[in-house]
Amino acid sequence: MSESSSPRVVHSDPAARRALVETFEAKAGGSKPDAILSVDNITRSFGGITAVDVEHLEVERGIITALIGPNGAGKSTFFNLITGFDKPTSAGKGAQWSFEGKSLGKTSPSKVAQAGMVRTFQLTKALNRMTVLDNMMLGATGQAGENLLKAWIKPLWSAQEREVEAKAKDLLQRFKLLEKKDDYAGSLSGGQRKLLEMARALMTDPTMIMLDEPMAGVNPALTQSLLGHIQSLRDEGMTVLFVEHDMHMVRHISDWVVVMAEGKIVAEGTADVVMSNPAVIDAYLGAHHDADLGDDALLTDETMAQLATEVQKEESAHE
Ligand SMILES: Nc1ncnc2c1ncn2[C@@H]1O[C@H](COP(=O)(O)OP(=O)(O)OP(=O)(O)O)[C@@H](O)[C@H]1O
Repeated sequence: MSESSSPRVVHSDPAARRALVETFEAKAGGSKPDAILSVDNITRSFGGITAVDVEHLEVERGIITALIGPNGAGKSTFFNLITGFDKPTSAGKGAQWSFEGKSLGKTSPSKVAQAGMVRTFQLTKALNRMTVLDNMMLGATGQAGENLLKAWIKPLWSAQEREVEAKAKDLLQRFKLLEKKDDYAGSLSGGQRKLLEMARALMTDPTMIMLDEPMAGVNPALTQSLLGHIQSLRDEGMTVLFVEHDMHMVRHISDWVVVMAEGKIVAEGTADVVMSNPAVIDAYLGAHHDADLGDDALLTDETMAQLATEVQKEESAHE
């Protein structure tokens, strides 16, 4: 469970949120009025390739920040580094990052989760062979799932099992997965798996959730539901940082956008401003010429309403 005791800052009013982000420095590594995460001098090299080279980054509390960038920009490696799943090459040479003011530089992934920062994981083969409910129970340990044995023998398992199970069921209910609790995770649709990844991460009561491509493999009917869940986490006071390739979603849902290219943070700003920045367009077009920066009106209110109707229809068909 999260050890964090900081009060949540709720930014659920869109106009107030827009006014807030307008006070941010719209530049790479710009300072934020209430940064929950602050990162300095993190580099990670693989052989001769520098995958991550972040001088400074601040993530504001209580809003949705998107981390975007072309393939190979270093986004996943950066996620791994700050959540303790990988170690920076610059460890001991000036690398430092803190969450809620506490240094996380030498912290293991489960300690990072206990501090209140969790990341979602795509379901691995092992997790696919477990039921939906068991996946949730394992999520309570803050483990990625790779280290199953260690997770299973944690004392938490026996001592608090019933409480944990009740919480798992509440979350499954919220994400409309309760009926699937005894199904194998591997049997879920792409969108349901994304919901499970999110629900699983919430088992540790995080203050900040980091979503890795929440829309990958999700059909349009579930898109609206997923977006709604992410927005309601923010509206309840959670900080959301997500990596996503779908620029329509980035435009629709982000309060703030951070752009990475070749390991560095190259721009920050609101979605519209960032996506019309020539340096950002160059970074994308340099990587793929058919890059879709989501610059059309696909996600209009009308389209979203239509998707919501489709979801409702699908849900009533299942009931
Ligand atoms: N374990 C590894 N061993 C060697 N090179 C790696 C490793 N992990 C990442 N890289 C390299 O580091 C760079 C950044 O990769 P990373 O996966 O972090 O980028 P990304 O922005 O998440 O890309 P994508 O959007 O395609 O997922 C790439 O050049 C990649 O090939």
